[in-house]
Amino acid sequence: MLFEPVPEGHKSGYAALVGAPNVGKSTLLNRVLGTKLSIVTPRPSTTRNRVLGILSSDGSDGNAPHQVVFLDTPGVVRPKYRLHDYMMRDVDRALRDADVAVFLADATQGHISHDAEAALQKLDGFSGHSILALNKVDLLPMRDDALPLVDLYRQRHDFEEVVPISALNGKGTDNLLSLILARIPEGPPYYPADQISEHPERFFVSEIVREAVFNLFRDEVPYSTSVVVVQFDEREREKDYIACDIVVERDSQKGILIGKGGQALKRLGQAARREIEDFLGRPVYLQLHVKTRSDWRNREGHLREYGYG
Ligand SMILES: Nc1nc2c(ncn2[C@@H]2O[C@H](COP(=O)(O)OP(=O)(O)OP(=O)(O)O)[C@@H](O)[C@H]2O)c(=O)[nH]1
Repeated sequence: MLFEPVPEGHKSGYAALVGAPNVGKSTLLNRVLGTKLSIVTPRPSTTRNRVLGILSSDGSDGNAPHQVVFLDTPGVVRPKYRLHDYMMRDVDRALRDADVAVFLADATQGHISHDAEAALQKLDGFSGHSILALNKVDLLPMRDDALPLVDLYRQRHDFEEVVPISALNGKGTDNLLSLILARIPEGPPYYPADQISEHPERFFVSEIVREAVFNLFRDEVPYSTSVVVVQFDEREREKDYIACDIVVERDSQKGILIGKGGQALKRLGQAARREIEDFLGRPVYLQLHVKTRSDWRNREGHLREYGYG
């Protein structure tokens, strides 16, 4: 791999985004990178894998030249399925790599939730720097409304900094970046400056289909769904051909995903294809196939096959 000469004072390090489900970790990753990398839905526990996003700057943003590798992590939950164990291992792995933990909390909650407490426990053994990012402040009638919550968090963990942000509209995120940069060491970049992630396109394609399932289906269906790209052919004169298996746990869920006369699956395919084409910047032919794998969320073999663990 060829790198440009390292500019004087270049900083590089890892920042893990951790917290309870639905607090805005993926929204923040997308915001700081200025592109949609991690899927976002209004439902909790959307993110299932550690998603790596790379922010590189030559210093023209006013900060020292830097490369921050952000690690978006699944929201911390008390595991109910073996899938959750794998998700929580990804949180631990991210914290092992991180120079800085950015702990996201929902500013609109008046207390530390059960899941937030579980997330704080992950920080207990963390020896790096920790910053509390109080997110969703755009929803607060008055900024001071969050002060009692900040006190609760500060009593629970020795955060070095507290920063109010809105990952949605970008408020406070420059400040957060400066606080992260102040805590990462000088060093050469880990990745070429134009690289934004290290996951293959296949990963993002499966995530986009999964996001579409979250957007179009309710209740347990999205949580029981996994998506596997089984074929991805880049073609010269035709559209790329992508085939995905959508795996669910019960035949009843398969029926819901397919819908009457295949209508639901058709809608899902159309929505996902548009997003995939946006992401890849080229037209694709998307083929979806639904299959049932009973209790896959608890089965080691299936979990490995679907890319967890
Ligand atoms: N109003 C407001 N909504 C936000 C903000 N940040 C995130 N959200 C919304 O909160 C919801 C959850 O956001 P995500 O980014 O998916 O949260 P997450 O922490 O990655 O969620 P998990 O995958 O469950 O861990 C989405 O509907 C977002 O649009 C914010 O700053 N303000």
